[in-house]
Amino acid sequence: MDPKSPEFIIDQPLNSLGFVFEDLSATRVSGHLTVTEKCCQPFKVLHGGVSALIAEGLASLGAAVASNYKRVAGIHLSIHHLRPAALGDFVFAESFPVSVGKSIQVWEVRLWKTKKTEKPENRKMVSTSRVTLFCGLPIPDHVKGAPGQVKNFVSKL
Ligand SMILES: CC(C)(COP(=O)(O)OP(=O)(O)OC[C@H]1O[C@@H](n2cnc3c(N)ncnc32)[C@H](O)[C@@H]1OP(=O)(O)O)[C@@H](O)C(=O)NCCC(=O)NCCSC(=O)c1cc(O)c2ccccc2c1O
Repeated sequence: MDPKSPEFIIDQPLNSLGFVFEDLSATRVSGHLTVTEKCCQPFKVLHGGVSALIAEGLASLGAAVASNYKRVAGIHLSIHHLRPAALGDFVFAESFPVSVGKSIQVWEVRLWKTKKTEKPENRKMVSTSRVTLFCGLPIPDHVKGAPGQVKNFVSKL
């Protein structure tokens, strides 16, 4: 982990679990994670809170871009854990907007799993989430640089 890297700055909790962003735009956000001990609950499957963390992170970044880098804040998240993802599984995450309004956005986030050796087409859905975000909040002085950091991250992907 490099504390100066854009990945670390943009979402420290996701970065610390090894999440890697692939795409980030107003219409699609994606990335992946290998399930390690750090991400697991006691039965060695992906912790449900980690799935929710991924959902919140992807939806928030997508909504920030879709609102032209205004400040957004998640106000509701619902998640269905459909299948467990086991230690060592490769988890792919993708997110897309369901609705982009001036003040409210709704994003869908899906997590899929494959075994390390399996082809991507054999993926199975692990969870599906809906995230509702409020957009266009005022930006406090001490975080004035945050929209620029998001822009910088988008340009580097
Ligand atoms: C809950 C389900 C098992 C229900 O399955 P359902 O009946 O809806 O559907 P299927 O029968 O078709 O199965 C779907 C899918 O589930 C897996 N599965 C089914 N049965 C079993 C089983 N007996 N053992 C293991 N896995 C089973 C299997 O992968 C099936 O997929 P196929 O590909 O074979 O079709 C199921 O919905 C499910 O397992 N959901 C995921 C639940 C989950 O992973 N939740 C998040 C993690 S839980 C958590 O976060 C957590 C945190 C903590 O801190 C804890 C602390 C202490 C204790 C527990 C903690 C904890 O659980």
